[in-house]
Amino acid sequence: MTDAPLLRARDISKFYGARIGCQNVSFDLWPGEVLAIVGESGSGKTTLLNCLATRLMPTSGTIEYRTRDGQMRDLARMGEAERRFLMRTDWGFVHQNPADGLRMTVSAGANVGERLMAVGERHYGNIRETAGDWLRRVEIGIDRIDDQPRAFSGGMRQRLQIARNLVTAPRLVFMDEPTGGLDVSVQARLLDLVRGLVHDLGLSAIIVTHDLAVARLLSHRMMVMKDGHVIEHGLTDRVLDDPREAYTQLLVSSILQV
Ligand SMILES: Nc1ncnc2c1ncn2[C@@H]1O[C@H](COP(=O)(O)OP(=O)(O)OP(=O)(O)O)[C@@H](O)[C@H]1O
Repeated sequence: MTDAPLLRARDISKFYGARIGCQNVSFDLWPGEVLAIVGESGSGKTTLLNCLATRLMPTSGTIEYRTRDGQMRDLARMGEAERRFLMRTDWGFVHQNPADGLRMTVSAGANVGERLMAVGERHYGNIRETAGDWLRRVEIGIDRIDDQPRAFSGGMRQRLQIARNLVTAPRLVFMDEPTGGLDVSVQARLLDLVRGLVHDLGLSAIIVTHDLAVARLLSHRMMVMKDGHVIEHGLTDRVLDDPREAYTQLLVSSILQV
């Protein structure tokens, strides 16, 4: 099974009118692999992520995904209903701002339980128990299960968003600056948690970050973007310890300097 990629992107381009969002991006993502997309603001990271997750329609290029039955499927040719089902079950999407990925006015338990109901779980007791287990896994006290996320801190909201995404045992999770809006000590704890979950669940993930320390900690491989293009791509440690492109060298030296 693992000799076939989970996701295959070929020549993905997205233009906003005449402006380049991203151009000619190709890569394979393997099962259990974490890929970081890094680059400065405006380099095209979010555009690429949204194209991959079918939240944006690329101008050209193909994205294929290996569904659970083992077939490589062209996402553009998949019916809307099937794609939505995939997004609700086999994929997760963690937004930088948890409010974009949570329902702020329903309880924490319901935020997690809802995703289970989307995959057909109907038994209230089971849903509540599984939701409670997931709250524990993301270090939210069970006594908060009936509270709404608007009463949570930023870090708790982000952990709840992660639980909501992972409860259906997805195979692929997209993350857009998952630690972006949090302060440093909260970020460190969240990164630890994400790293543990990704490892324990054998998840594949594509993580957009402008923070090379996040890429170092979470990813196996990374792609460096500049002006919509991938200018360097390789194993994370290799790219960070021995960057080949002048631009990556600059990025690494400016950020990793103490
Ligand atoms: N909806 C849009 N309409 C027009 N241009 C856009 C749109 N979204 C992004 N762009 C442009 O596409 C390019 C890539 O933007 P994108 O948001 O993908 O970069 P990014 O690397 O994710 O930046 P950031 O880290 O600031 O989010 C930029 O030039 C941006 O101005």
